[in-house]
Amino acid sequence: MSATVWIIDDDRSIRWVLERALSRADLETVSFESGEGILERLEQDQPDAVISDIRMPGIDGITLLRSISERFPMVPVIIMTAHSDLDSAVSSYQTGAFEYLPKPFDVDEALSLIQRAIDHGREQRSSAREREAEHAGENAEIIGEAPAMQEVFRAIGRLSHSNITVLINGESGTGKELVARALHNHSPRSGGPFVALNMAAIPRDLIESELFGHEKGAFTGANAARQGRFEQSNGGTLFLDEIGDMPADTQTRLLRVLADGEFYRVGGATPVRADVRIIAATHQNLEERVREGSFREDLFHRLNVIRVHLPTLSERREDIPLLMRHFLKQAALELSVEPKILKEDTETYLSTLPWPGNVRQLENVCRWLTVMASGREIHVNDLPRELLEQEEAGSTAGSWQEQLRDWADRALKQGKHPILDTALPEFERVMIETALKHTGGRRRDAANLLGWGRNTLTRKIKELGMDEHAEEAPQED
Ligand SMILES: Nc1ncnc2c1ncn2[C@@H]1O[C@H](COP(=O)(O)OP(=O)(O)OP(=O)(O)O)[C@@H](O)[C@H]1O
Repeated sequence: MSATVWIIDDDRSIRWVLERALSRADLETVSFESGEGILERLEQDQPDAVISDIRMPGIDGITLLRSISERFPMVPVIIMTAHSDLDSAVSSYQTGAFEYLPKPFDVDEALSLIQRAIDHGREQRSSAREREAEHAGENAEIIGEAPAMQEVFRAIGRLSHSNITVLINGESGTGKELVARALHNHSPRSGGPFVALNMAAIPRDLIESELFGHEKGAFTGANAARQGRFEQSNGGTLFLDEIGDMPADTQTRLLRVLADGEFYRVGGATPVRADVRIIAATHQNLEERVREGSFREDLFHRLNVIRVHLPTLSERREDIPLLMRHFLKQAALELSVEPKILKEDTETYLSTLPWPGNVRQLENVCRWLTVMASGREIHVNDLPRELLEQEEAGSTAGSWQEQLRDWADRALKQGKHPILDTALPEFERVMIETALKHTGGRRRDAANLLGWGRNTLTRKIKELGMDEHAEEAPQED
């Protein structure tokens, strides 16, 4: 590809010499008698290099150079002058000139200098493009250097030529939807739609019509026919999140659809065909659900063709600093502010926390810090209280067993018995409240943290009379 050089000199003979030499070297030239209007032209079009005189009527070469290197740093500028004094050489370098060329010059020397400037500019532009591409990738891609994440990336790579069903396993907030999107984007169906549906987020009696659509008048409120998510994802991917929460009758229907490739809208009589790739995800242990009888075994096998497991954030602590930098940068962009920087001990402290809400929790903390931290640098003291308390809890004087012993001692001395009747419910209440705090009120996840089934937790909450506060907690997502 031919390069273009702009020549700026008030001396016609110099312009002529350079034009001839450059065109013999197959370079395009555009000549100017002065620096006037050059910046405006650069807005529209940029040459591969500029070679400019210093002393000219109107705007001088150094002033021009300064503006070019500020506003168009990718355009290399060579400065030439007949007055080859040290001052102008120094100031041209300081102002950002690529090279300094004293007049009179040897034409070949000038040519090779221009050639080098062109190559240098091209290199700079291409590495800037690479950096941009990397950055763009970062936004859409999944961050992770931990071995368990490398495993996930390898799976995405290996699956990129197939439309096979995938089951993603991982706790809430570990990035299941992000991975599902990546699987879709790197698949032969990337041109088709990606449709996500969370089983836990829709009321049970609406799941079927949400999935398969309905005909007009199929039920009260169905005022018009409506496409379901299956039809919407025709030619693309349907992401079924929290598949473990799918009601039994919907499981049966889904199984039939996967076998036949066709289905009926709710209240419909004509079969609808849809070519859909399924990616399912769950935080539950589906094998266990199958053993319990709450998940169909045949559907499980149909979905469990390829399994991708996402680690919890605490299983890949080495990624925490990377993720935090990424989220701080992202939050700063969203809020149009300068990105905050974590002090080293803040970063170390944050890397040791348990992060029960995984990457989502980390992302929210970074947003919070971007808004709330007063300075540019984030100190440990700037962290939200609940994150600081996690460490303090470990360092309070006396273990909880010792404190409990004291409490039991005091209660018995005061004649308060049977003491277990008071202590056991209190113990459970504290455990439940804390687990719920860790999951932002999500009971299913809290049950996991406690080591209970969800039903047990619901029963305990009722028994302990904690239900009246539950209304304020965020709904399951
Ligand atoms: N590895 C990662 N790199 C960058 N961002 C991530 C990564 N993992 C998760 N995130 C971000 O964290 C948030 C939560 O991720 P996502 O919604 O995919 O989790 P999930 O496992 O599907 O959660 P849930 O099961 O609760 O729906 C999203 O904003 C996502 O972009």
